[in-house]
Amino acid sequence: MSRILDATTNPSSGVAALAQHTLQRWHDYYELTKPGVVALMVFTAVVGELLASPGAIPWMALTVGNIGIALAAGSAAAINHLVDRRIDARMKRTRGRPLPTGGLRTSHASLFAGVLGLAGLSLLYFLVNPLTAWLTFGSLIGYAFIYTLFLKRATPQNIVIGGAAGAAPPVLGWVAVTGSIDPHALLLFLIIFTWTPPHFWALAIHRREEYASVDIPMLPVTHGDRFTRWQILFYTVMLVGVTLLPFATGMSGPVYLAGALILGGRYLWFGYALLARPDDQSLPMRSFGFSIVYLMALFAVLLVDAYLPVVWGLLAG
Ligand code: HEM
Ligand SMILES: CC(C)=CCC/C(C)=C/CC/C(C)=C/COP(=O)(O)OP(=O)(O)O
Repeated sequence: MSRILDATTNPSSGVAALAQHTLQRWHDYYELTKPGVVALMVFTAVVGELLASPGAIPWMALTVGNIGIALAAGSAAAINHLVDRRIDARMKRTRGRPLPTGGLRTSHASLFAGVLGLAGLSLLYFLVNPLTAWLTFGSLIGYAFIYTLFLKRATPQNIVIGGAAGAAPPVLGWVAVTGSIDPHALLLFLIIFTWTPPHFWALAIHRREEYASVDIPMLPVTHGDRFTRWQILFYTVMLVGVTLLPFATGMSGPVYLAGALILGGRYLWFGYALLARPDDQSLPMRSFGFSIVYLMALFAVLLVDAYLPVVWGLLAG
């Protein structure tokens, strides 16, 4: 009320308030797309694209392909916000999101998700190739509907199965370049698929009470803290094994192997420490934070390993 009075007596403050309101709405729409998560996904897609085409730069996949993948993933994230808005409103971590706060209306968020999804899939279908569009559509449905609407509420294996959608981007990137599914791309899928449980369960341990309070059967809620820590270690050991496959199959070289072993060693330490130090309250979220650094660095090392010979070649003239 005071803002309205202020605006009528002082027009310049009215303009400032309007500008601030508009900026806040833009920010709310941006938040709806889970930009941090989508950024890392697009990075894994970029790595898939560059590994699919050593030597030549796949411009179409790198530009239009990634815009399409990002728009579709952002749409899936917005649908996740819509479906989850009631439980999000009841959890401390998520109650400040644009739908629970009333910053955005559900009708506007639905329209936004629809436009984003349609734009992303159309770009992929018409300008990249139909297979990339169909696989991206499958990932969107997998995360936004199969995971969010059904699995998340049904089983503690929710994120293990649902992780397949989030693991898809390097395959999408690869297919955007070649038009077909390469076994090497499936190795990249397998890495993210195996990484997802230790990534998420570390956070779920920290947020166990919140998930319990809204009846979401995350593993620490249904099987307890200690069992979840064992599962994290189990998946981390599998992850380190899986990350050796690019070297074992000749897809990547010794630079990658060294990087994968160093990063894997550190991640294994977190897995061990989570079991050895159950009373350390900060450890689960530190492990969660490291999981993100780990995946980013692992994919960066894949790229460095593949492109070092090209760079050496250029330098050597
Ligand atoms: C079913 C699979 C997954 C689940 C359940 C999951 C869960 C989560 C949760 C709950 C957060 C915290 C979000 C927040 O509080 O804002 C998060 C953050 C994050 N996740 Fe995942 N995640 C999954 C897959 C992935 C994948 C596949 C990637 C990337 C390839 C990824 C990358 C990230 C990043 C970068 C963040 C930090 C985002 C930020 O701080 O803005 N996640 N994840
Ligand atoms: C087309 C394509 C590549 C789709 C990928 C979809 C996508 C954005 C997956 C993200 C995975 C993720 C952040 C799950 C957390 O959801 P949650 O509901 O368990 O977590 P929350 O409580 O933080 O919302």
